[in-house]
Amino acid sequence: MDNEAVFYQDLPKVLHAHLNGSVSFQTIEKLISRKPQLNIEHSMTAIGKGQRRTLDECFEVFKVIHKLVDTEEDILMVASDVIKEFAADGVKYLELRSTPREEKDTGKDVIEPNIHSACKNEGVDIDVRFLVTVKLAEDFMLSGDPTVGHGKYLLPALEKAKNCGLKLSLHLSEVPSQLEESDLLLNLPPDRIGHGTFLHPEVGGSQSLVDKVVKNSIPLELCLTSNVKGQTVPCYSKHHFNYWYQLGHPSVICTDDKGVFCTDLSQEYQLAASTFGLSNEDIWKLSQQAIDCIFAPEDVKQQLKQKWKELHPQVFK
Ligand SMILES: CNc1ncnc2c1ncn2[C@@H]1O[C@H](COP(=O)(O)O)[C@@H](O)[C@H]1O
Ligand SMILES: [Zn+2]
Repeated sequence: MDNEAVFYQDLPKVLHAHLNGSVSFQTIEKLISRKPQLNIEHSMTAIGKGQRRTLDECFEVFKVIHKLVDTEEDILMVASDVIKEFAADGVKYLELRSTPREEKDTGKDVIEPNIHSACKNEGVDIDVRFLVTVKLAEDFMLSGDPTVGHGKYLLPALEKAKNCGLKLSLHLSEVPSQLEESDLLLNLPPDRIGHGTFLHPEVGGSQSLVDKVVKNSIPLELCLTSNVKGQTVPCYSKHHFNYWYQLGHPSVICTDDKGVFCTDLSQEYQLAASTFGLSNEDIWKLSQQAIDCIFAPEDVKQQLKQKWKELHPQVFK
């Protein structure tokens, strides 16, 4: 590895990611050999370098992965591999999200206790939390013709969740023309926003959406490669990272689906730096500020900040 790559690898990082979208080539290999009768090939589970898909096509890829990951044993292997891979990539705190599937015991109850013991036994230096993805929200966000009626239907459930003290991260404005829906949901307000690709006026959003995000200081989860490969953003230099970075708004660089999009968090930071001319110190600051955006309680944030302090001399050696 050259010095530049070592810097990004050593850089401590935090993020959110989707469990089944994060499955690596190696893990897919193991899953394929467990289920040869499915006739699934690698080309069906990942989007390689230079390749592009529509967002709908990306969702077809997830369906293929879901066929491969359909027992408790599969899920535990996948979760354990994914966590080790993130840890090896320098991720110190991970919010791994997954969608419980009705027919399968794939929920938080199954995964979380197992993973905590696995992390302890293997001595990996990473703190992992599970977020439950609410599928209803995704159907709503991604359906081609969302109406305000949908939003009204969804809002009470989200309000209730928030009132119970749950933290909410919403995929918002990931696709264009969702102004009304985004506006409605921003009133909650969510604790974090996934993507927010089409919030600002330059891309068909609006200043009032931006103002709401800024006023409530809602951090954005930004996923460069995911958006470029999923074609919601035309190229890296047009990614909305820059818009929000120039505003000084809190943003967290994330992978979204490191397996499907063939990336890792080091690479995403490196892409942000090379595309927008950020220095290593700028990148360090970004990774540090991300700590304030995580869903863990204050004491965990303080511990992570302490870790960053200790690691700084090593990373800038
Ligand atoms: C590309 N941008 C995206 N936008 C919206 N939802 C996404 C996503 N990437 C992944 N997911 C959601 O995560 C699931 C896979 O992991 P889990 O089975 O939950 O662990 C996908 O099926 C989709 O629902
Ligand atoms: Zn996501």
